[in-house]
Amino acid sequence: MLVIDIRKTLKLNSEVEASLFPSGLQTFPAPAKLNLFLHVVGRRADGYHLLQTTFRFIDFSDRLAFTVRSDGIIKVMNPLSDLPEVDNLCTRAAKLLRDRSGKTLGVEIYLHKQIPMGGGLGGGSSDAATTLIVLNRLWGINWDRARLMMLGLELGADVPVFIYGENAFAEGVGEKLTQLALPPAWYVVLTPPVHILTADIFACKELTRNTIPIKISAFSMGAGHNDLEPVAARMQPIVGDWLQWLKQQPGTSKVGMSGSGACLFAEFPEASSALKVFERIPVDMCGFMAKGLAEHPLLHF
Ligand SMILES: C[C@](O)(CO)[C@H](O)COP(=O)(O)OP(=O)(O)OC[C@H]1O[C@@H](n2ccc(N)nc2=O)[C@H](O)[C@@H]1O
Ligand SMILES: Nc1ncnc2c1ncn2[C@@H]1O[C@H](COP(=O)(O)OP(=O)(O)OP(=O)(O)O)[C@@H](O)[C@H]1O
Repeated sequence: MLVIDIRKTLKLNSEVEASLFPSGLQTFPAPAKLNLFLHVVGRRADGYHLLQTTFRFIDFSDRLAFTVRSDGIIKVMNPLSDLPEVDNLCTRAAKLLRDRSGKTLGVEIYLHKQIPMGGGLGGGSSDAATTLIVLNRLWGINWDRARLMMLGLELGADVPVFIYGENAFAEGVGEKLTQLALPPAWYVVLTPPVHILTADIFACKELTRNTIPIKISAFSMGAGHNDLEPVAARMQPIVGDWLQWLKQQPGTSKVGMSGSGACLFAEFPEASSALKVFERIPVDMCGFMAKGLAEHPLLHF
């Protein structure tokens, strides 16, 4: 994992991480994603927006561990502050899988968050996907990925890609996925200390909803922007300011906002150029550096 452990990063050191889980318990990653571009190309009858986007997994993850219970009880052992346990996407994913599969087993879930919440990095969706992938095995359900993805879609539009497991070009609301082989890349991700609700940004009157659809090949040639970005910058000016800073940095092949924000990224083909920019982040900004993954770490679990 290429995250530099200094003042500005959100990375836990491994000793702290070990103390968060009961000893001997296997832990599982739930990586963050970046939307390398995001076009809003239409709207469904139910109000959901039709998108085109590219999902890239990065080596910056939450971690989870699970202990199966025989009594059917599902419990998050270290609940997130400000989030009722019933609303935690891990709890919701486990309950959905238990109820739909007809299993009567339960589970204790240990969750360590590292991915900023509500930042456009898909942390909650990734936690849900890792819960579904792992419990599918631990509870002996053994559904195939396609079936798990359909279940995941009920929890959120971003859940299916984390179960799919490949970097992907996505259409529909994010559930029509085409595998993409992306070149190695390193990212400086800035994490502005503001929250923008996904629902609020999609509800905004000024949002462009009719971007002309592109072909995958156009994205490979470098096309693509994020239609949600100007709306987010209007709601939270810090987004535009920090984006400007990233755009001024040398050596980057792409700069943008991920998902519904507010996290921002700059992509670099070389780790050394990313590191140079990471080290220049001013003291009043925060962020981390991570490597783009070739695939989800649980793809073959
Ligand atoms: C912006 C992205 O992060 C791009 O990857 C996703 O499309 C958002 O996915 P997500 O966080 O899983 O979002 P959801 O929990 O499914 O949706 C939250 C709310 O955002 C709005 N929403 C979401 C996705 C979408 N394609 N159109 C929408 O209009 C809906 O009002 C929905 O109630
Ligand atoms: N395990 C979880 N981790 C993070 N958020 C969770 C979790 N469970 C439920 N949530 C809720 O889901 C909301 C969105 O979380 P998440 O961190 O996935 O946002 P996001 O990165 O903006 O997502 P996206 O990119 O999919 O829009 C949070 O604000 C929180 O209320």
